[in-house]
Amino acid sequence: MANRTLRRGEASSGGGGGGGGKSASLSGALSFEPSSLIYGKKLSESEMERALEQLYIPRAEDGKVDARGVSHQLLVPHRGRMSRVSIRPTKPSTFDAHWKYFSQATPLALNVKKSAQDGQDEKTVKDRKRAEAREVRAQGGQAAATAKKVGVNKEFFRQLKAILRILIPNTRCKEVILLALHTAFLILRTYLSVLVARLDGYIVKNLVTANGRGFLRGLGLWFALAVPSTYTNSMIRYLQSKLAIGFRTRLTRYAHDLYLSPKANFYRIINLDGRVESADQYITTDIARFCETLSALYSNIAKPTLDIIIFNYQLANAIGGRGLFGLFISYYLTGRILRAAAPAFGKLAAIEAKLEGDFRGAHGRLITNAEEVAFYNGSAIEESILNRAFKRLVKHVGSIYKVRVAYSMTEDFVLKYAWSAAGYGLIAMPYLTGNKAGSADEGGSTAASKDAGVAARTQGYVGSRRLLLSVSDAGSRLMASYKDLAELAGFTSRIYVLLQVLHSLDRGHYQSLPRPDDLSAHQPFYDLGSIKGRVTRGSEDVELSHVPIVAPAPGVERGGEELVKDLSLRVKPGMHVLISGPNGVGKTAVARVLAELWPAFEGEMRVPDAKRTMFLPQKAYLTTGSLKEQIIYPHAVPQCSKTDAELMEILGAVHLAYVVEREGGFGARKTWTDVLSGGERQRFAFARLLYHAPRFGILDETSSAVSTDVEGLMYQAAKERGITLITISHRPSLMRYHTHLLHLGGEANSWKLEELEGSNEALSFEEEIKQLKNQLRDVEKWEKRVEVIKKELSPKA
Ligand SMILES: Nc1ncnc2c1ncn2[C@@H]1O[C@H](COP(=O)(O)OP(=O)(O)OP(=O)(O)O)[C@@H](O)[C@H]1O
Repeated sequence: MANRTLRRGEASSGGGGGGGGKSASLSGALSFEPSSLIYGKKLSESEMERALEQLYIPRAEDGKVDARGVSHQLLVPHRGRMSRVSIRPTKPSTFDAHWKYFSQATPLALNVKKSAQDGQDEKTVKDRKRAEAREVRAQGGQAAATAKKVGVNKEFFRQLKAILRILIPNTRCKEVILLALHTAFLILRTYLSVLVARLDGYIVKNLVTANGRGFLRGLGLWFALAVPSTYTNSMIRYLQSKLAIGFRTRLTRYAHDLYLSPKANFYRIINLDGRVESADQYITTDIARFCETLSALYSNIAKPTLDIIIFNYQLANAIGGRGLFGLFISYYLTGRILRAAAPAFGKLAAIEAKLEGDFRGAHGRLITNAEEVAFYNGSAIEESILNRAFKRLVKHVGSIYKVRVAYSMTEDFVLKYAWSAAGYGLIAMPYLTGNKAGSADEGGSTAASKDAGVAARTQGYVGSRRLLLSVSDAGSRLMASYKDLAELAGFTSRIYVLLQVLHSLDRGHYQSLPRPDDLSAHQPFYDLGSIKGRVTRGSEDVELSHVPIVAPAPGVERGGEELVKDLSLRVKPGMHVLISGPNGVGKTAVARVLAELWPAFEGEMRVPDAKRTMFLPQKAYLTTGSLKEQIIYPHAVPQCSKTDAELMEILGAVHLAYVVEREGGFGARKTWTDVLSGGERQRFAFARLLYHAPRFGILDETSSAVSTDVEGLMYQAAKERGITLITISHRPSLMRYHTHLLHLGGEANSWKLEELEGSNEALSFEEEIKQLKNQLRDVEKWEKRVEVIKKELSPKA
């Protein structure tokens, strides 16, 4: 990832806020450079505001990459300057190559396979599959359901290996260099520790022999060692953090590339799959914690392992081969005891992450619906919902602390006290048994030689003692890292499930369930695992042929619910269709199928290329960014194909021209949901339709908050621009802008398509005038009748 600050000269003209200059068209966009306001210098607040107008610089045409694999350069504000960050999207071939690592059965499915291998009959396997799907639904996501199997086991290492392919894609990547540097500093620190241990012995020896010069020399060396030691420690921490952020960047980019792929996997994971709940928690928090734990674990395992090898080698000289053997026996026993005492840290970590996600999700829901909740005075109930989610989290965390008490006690006892006692014994042995130079029996007869003997023994003991303390410390860190490893298993399982689900959804593979045994043969069964409908892109018309409109139900045993039976419809350009019917009948569902958000379970669907159709959903969506970006969405400023004057004309057509002045120009950036009224938001959505002018516009109650007169003008403007309209609405007044009516909601999910007579606006107006005149003719008759009723009701005199 290249990240550099823009310098003078790299900038040329571009779309500033509210100016009249023409922004680059898509083909011209390749040479588009940011506004001349953006320099390497610090930007003032107003300059920054204008610079923020541009999100990125395209480097290749939509969806393509340049020779360096860069699709665009993001402009990122950083410390008052603008930085350019080259974005290299993950190649489709990389996803294809990784698919085999993520397509393998998850623990859930493994169980089903295993039972089949165990010789259980097909029915038992089906029943188990259904029971597991129920479990997933009840627990709110696969991560929770599979938490039981989470731990340091074969499955964990398989999952970790798959993720490591993303984190370290090749041997020349930045992370490998960081790892090498990190390892070099770890070795250096161990070497410095050995020097410190020796120096410790040397200082004490000089102290015991009252050698002042030697003592001062020792102290001087001590300070000389302090400088590289502290530098080494800081570098280890720095490189560990760099590694964590490097891993996080790779994993987040990879997840984003899958999550936000053109197949709208973010929609699929939320609506068409029950395995991952709160994907945002996975991507924002879990990935970060996974990367931090993983990079810390490398230091926590590599450093103590290295320490143990080197210190033991040093100690071998002091305590002999037998002593060393004794040490290894004590390591082995410690490992066994701690493993037996360790609770299921992985499972606990996975559940904690899920509960954190639930709590965050509850807050997210409140933010999204703040106005509605405030109107209903719903604070009290919302607070209960939030508190309940928080309480569940706190209770779980509290229980983790409790189980940790017993484990920490065992850990402390074994690693601090038992190890030290064993260490004293092992170090003392050569001295007590007289196998060591300077041991008690070898003392000479003179006072001087006795002193020298004591000094040598003290030096040897202090040096060994320090080495032993270092070994003990390294051992305890190594043992403690088992706990981190178990926690890493928890995060690994969550990240793996996320990537696995995203990979499978990207390939159109959904959760599958067997047909229920009690479903009669003529009843349809719509399982997401067996989608038989065919979809062709690139057609001139919108065409459905025997396609049932089905609300998918991921993980539900009886499959999706059929809303409309066997829909066949061909909409040619110029054929404007109004879709109507009662609430909940499946009108929006038709749009979802046409947009390929919901699958066509059967039949055949032919639709134009994505760029030639535009869907305006029921809820008018406003993006973050400038006023201009509200009109051109989902284009970004560099792709804007219209001048500001042309955009003004579009706003005029939807009666929004006044907004530009009111809000401070096209470059104004605000929280648009707060400043625009419901009707204005809908009109912005219509402006988007006019800006993009697609061949087909599919509008779902897009003008329900707009007055009928303006609504009429907007529809006329759309038709004048050659847009064929497929409108979902309850408003009969809209009939006059359509040539056909598709009525949903007949018996047995049937539908009816009829041609609307006199459907052109002029004829329709005449018809309305005729009807009104007929009604006016009866006014006199009704007035007479009112008089009669009044008389009858008046009290008799
Ligand atoms: N995300 C979803 N997942 C599964 N089923 C859904 C989903 N959204 C809606 N449904 C189901 O599909 C049915 C039809 O919904 P749809 O939104 O198409 O209704 P509609 O006819 O547009 O209604 P309205 O006039 O109220 O907007 C709903 O009754 C509901 O049972």
